Amino acid sequence: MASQIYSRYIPPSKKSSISNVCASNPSTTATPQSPAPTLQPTRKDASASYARYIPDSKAKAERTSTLIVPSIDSTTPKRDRENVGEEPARKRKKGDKFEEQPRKTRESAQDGQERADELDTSVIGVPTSAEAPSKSTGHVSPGLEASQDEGSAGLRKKKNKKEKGPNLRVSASDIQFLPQPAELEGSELGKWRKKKDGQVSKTATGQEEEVVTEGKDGRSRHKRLMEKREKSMKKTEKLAQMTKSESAGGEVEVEDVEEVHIELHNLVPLPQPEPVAEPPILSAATSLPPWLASPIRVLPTATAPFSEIGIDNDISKVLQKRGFSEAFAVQAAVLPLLLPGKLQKPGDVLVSAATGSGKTLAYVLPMVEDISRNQIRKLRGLVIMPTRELVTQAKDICEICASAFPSGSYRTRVKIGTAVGNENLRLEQNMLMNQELLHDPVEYEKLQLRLNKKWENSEEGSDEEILFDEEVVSALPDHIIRHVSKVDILICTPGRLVEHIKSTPGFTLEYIKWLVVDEADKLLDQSFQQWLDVVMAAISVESDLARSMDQVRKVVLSATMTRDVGLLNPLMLYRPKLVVLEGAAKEDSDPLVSQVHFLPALLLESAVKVEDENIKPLYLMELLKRENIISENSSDESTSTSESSDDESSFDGGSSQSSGKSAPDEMQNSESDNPHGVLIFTKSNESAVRLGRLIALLAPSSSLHIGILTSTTPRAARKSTLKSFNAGKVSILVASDLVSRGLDLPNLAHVINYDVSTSLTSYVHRIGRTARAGKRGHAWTLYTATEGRWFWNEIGRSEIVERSSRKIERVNIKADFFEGDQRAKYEEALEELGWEARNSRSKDISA
Ligand SMILES: Nc1ncnc2c1ncn2[C@@H]1O[C@H](COP(=O)(O)OP(=O)(O)OP(=O)(O)O)[C@@H](O)[C@H]1O
Repeated sequence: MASQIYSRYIPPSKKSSISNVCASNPSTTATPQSPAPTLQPTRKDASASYARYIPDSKAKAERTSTLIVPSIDSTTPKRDRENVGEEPARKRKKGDKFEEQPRKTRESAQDGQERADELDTSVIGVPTSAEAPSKSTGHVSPGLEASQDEGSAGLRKKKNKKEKGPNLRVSASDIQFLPQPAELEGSELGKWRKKKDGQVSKTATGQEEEVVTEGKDGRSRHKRLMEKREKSMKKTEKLAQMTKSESAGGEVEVEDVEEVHIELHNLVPLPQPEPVAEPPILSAATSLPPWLASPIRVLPTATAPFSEIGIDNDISKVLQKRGFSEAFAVQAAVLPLLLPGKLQKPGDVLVSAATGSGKTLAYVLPMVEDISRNQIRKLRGLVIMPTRELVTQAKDICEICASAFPSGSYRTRVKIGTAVGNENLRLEQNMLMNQELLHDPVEYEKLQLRLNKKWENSEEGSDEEILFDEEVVSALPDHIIRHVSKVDILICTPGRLVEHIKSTPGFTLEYIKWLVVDEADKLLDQSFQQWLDVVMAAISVESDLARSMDQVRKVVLSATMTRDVGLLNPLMLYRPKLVVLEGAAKEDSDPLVSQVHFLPALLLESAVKVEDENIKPLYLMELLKRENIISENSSDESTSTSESSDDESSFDGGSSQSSGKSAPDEMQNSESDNPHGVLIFTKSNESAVRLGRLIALLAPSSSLHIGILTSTTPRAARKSTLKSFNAGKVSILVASDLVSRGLDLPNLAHVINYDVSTSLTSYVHRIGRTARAGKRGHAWTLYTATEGRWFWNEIGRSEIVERSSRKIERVNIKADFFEGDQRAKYEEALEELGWEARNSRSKDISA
């Protein structure tokens, strides 16, 4: 292989020349047929790589550039060339090219001497010496020419090497062709030295002319020269052979040649840094703080009687009466951590538990118990949730618990307030804060002074601050107005809370002892007017930060709890503990089980492929029929256009209450504990409204039992719809993602993702509206061909979703299942829908 590589660098013509010269007879009569010497290059890799890097053209140019010794002069007569060594040199004439040669040769000799000084080998200066005789004769054999080429090239290479570094070695072939300067001293070089010493005469014109003292006879001079040269060549060859045998240098030669090529082309590999050992890959568990990496794990079966986990018997009884017969697993784990007690170490608690597992009671009960011990009313408990529906739900649980703790000599009945966006702020302020008139001349004086100063330097204080003080200073002399909280616990959405902190006089978080963040992953992920910064600043204001953080008990909850420490950091958690409710099937799960989303134990999941997207609503109708949510013959009933459009507003706001009609048979037992009804999720508010109307058109008998829940639905209508659903009067809820989190519909039988969830988290929360509190439930997803891959990869086969046992069931409904009649009715319904949309638009314009 190495020889192959080598052959890339030396064209065959040149190679044969080398072979000839390297052969035992270096004389000028050597023929191209002489056997080539054995070249055994061993350096494989480097040569291989460099061979690749040197473009042919460039390599050729490089090689050509080394041929500085002229080959046989084309001007030399053929006869001369054929009779080398036989025919005497013709007499040189003035002006002949040959006349220049002495000077050239002298210069070359000097140059050679300079090189000899530079280099440490015996070949130094030889190329010039070798040049002189060949030029002087004008005759040279091809073999000699090649050897001279090699010699010249060898010298340059060596010079290069010397310039570039100490790693200089001389190849045997180089040496072979280069006569020693000492040899030449007696021949041409000696002559030129003699000439230099004065043995030259000048012509009349002043031109330098050689005085050949011994040589009137040109023929004898030439003969002598050739003899000397031959002698010199033999000696050189001898020396080369000696060097070869001493160093077994064939291999070294090749290596040298290769190295020269490296330098010529500047393709020396760049020095590489020492490889740095890669640090071992840390598992996620080791990169998390210990409390996150090693959570308190709870099995769903670990339920317990309330009395066994530190709840008074009287309170347990009240809870039982309200349907809480025993503590769910998450409550059994969290309540002991949060209930006030002498042995209880303070510390914050994070809870990650499946949807519908009872997280709300787990924090409400200890908070209410703790706060109800205080005699003076102050805002001590703060619960933050993302939607007003959740606020209402949490308030209901709080009220149940508050009623459980009897007020007496050392207890007060805890008062709960709510604050949600879109409510009248003034009204809300009045509900939250009270004003008391106090006779306090000293404080009155101070306030007056402060207010006057602010007016004088009005640019220093904002109008808001002035207003604040005005509201504290009474119009009655020596009296001040004191703002006191009307509530002990405030349940609110983050945006409205910030509004109260900033603009409600006397509203303060200074006394907060409980801070609860429910649906934490959603709330912490969204800034909501930088609510967290504002709240944390308001909690720690005017008090020692460390003390405050220690004294405020923080509870953070979600079914899809974030493990992002960056998101949790602003909460300034104090001695946190993470409680994770595991899936029923997993007892030996991974330590990082807390990363996994556990689905409710009795939840069944199905997915229906929609083969023809154009008739997707028909797939939905088919599911509703199969699950007896609408009756088979519901579509036979006719509904007039005018009735339909009148109904729209009513079903949006909970039509069943006003309709007076009864629901279909399968909906009659809704007030029993049997799961019933369906919650259908769409991708937007508009889609929800349109789909609700379309269902009503396709199944007119169910039109009065359809409710819409979107962010654009008026709050009263939403409240009414939920009430109707719980009463069994509404059985079909069509919603946007607004209600995907936290909404508690205790007996909801089905969730249908009419539009596929946009994330796994959204999916977990959506389907978590069913199978709550240990009940059964069924979640369906309609997916189109384009959504299928994403759905199955991200949701169906997700590794961070823990299903109790089953996988998602595939349900096949062929597109041709839908008969012509069904399709025709569907077309009609679409037309009707279009007509209604146009009609309402024109009404809006005329209004
Ligand atoms: N100990 C209990 N016994 C009976 N029912 C309970 C108990 N605790 C809670 N529930 C009921 O379970 C249902 C779900 O509770 P809750 O809304 O607190 O769940 P969650 O874990 O907060 O769910 P999500 O994550 O969806 O908000 C509610 O209807 C609640 O009344």
